[in-house]
Amino acid sequence: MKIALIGYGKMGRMIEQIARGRGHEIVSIIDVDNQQDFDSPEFASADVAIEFTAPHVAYGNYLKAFARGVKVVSGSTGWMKDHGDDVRRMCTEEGHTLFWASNFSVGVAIFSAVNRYLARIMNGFTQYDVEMEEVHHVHKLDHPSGTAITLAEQITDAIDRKQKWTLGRLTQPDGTTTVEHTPQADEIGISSVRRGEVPGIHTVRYDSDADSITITHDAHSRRGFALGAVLAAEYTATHSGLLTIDDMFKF
Ligand SMILES: NC(=O)C1=CN([C@@H]2O[C@H](COP(=O)(O)OP(=O)(O)OC[C@H]3O[C@@H](n4cnc5c(N)ncnc54)[C@H](OP(=O)(O)O)[C@@H]3O)[C@@H](O)[C@H]2O)C=CC1
Ligand SMILES: O=C(O)C1=N[C@H](C(=O)O)C[C@H](O)C1
Repeated sequence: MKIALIGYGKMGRMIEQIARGRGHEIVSIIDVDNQQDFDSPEFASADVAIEFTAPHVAYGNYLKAFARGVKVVSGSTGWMKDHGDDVRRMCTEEGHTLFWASNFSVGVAIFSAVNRYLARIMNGFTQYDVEMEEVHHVHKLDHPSGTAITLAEQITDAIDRKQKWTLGRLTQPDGTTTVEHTPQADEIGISSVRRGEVPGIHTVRYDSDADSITITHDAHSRRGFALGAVLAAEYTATHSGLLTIDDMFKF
C-alpha cells in the first residue's frame, strides 16, 4: 500500500518504521518546511495519508488531503472542539474519509471497553464518585489529553449523575499544580500532569466511603500507538466515511 506521512515528528518517524516493516511504501513525507509537496503527484498517489501533527494544524491538513482525493488516518488531538462538526459533515455527506482516534493502541481499545463496562455498573451505585488523571510528557500541547476526553465521554454516556467533564487540576513540568476548576457533583474532574518523557498514563478512579476502584492504562512507549495507526491505514484503504477504532476492533 502507498502511504503518505503528514507530520514527521515522534509519531511520524515511528509510523514510518512500522509501515515499512509491514511492506508498505512511503511515497511522500510532509512536514512544516515542505508544504508544497501536498501538490506533488507522489502525495496524490497515496492510498492513505497518516497525519500526526498538532492541534492547530490538523484540520487544515485534512482539508488539503481531501482536496487531493486522499483518505486520512489521524491521531492529532485538540482540534475536535472547533472543527468536529465540520469534519463529520465532510465525511458523512461529502464523500471524504477520515479515520480518527484519540488513541490508536490496542491496549487503550481494551481499556475503553472495560471503562464503558465499569461505568454501566457504576450507574447503579450512587455512593461512588469518579475522577480521572492523565500524565504525559512535557512537550504535549493540549490538555486534557484526547484519550482522557474520550474516556470521560464514555462515562458521561453511561452514568446518569455525570453530565460533563471538566479540567480539575493542572500540574506543569516544574511541578506546580493549579486548580483550574473544582468539579461540581455532575462533573468528572480530570487532572492533567505534564512530567518528563511519559508516553501516556490514563487512570479512572471510583471512590466511596468504603473503598475505591481504580483502572489504569500505562503506555510503555509510542510503539503501540504507531502500530495501531498503521493497522488503521490498512483498514481505511478498503473502507470509507468517518471511521474510528470501534470500527476496527470489535469486542
Ligand atoms: N491518537 C494517538 O494514538 C496519538 C496521538 N498523538 C497526537 O499526535 C500529535 C503529534 O504527536 P507527536 O508526533 O508526538 O508530536 P511531534 O511534535 O513530535 O510531531 C509533530 C510533527 O508535525 C510537524 N508539523 C507541525 N505543523 C505541521 C504542518 N502544518 N504540516 C505538517 N507537519 C507539521 C511538526 O514540525 P515542528 O516540530 O517543526 O513544528 C513535527 O515534526 C499530537 O496532537 C499528539 O497529541 C500522539 C501519540 C499518539
Ligand atoms: O500527545 C501524546 O503523546 C499523546 N496524545 C494522545 C492523547 O492526547 O490522548 C494519545 C496518547 O496518550 C499520547
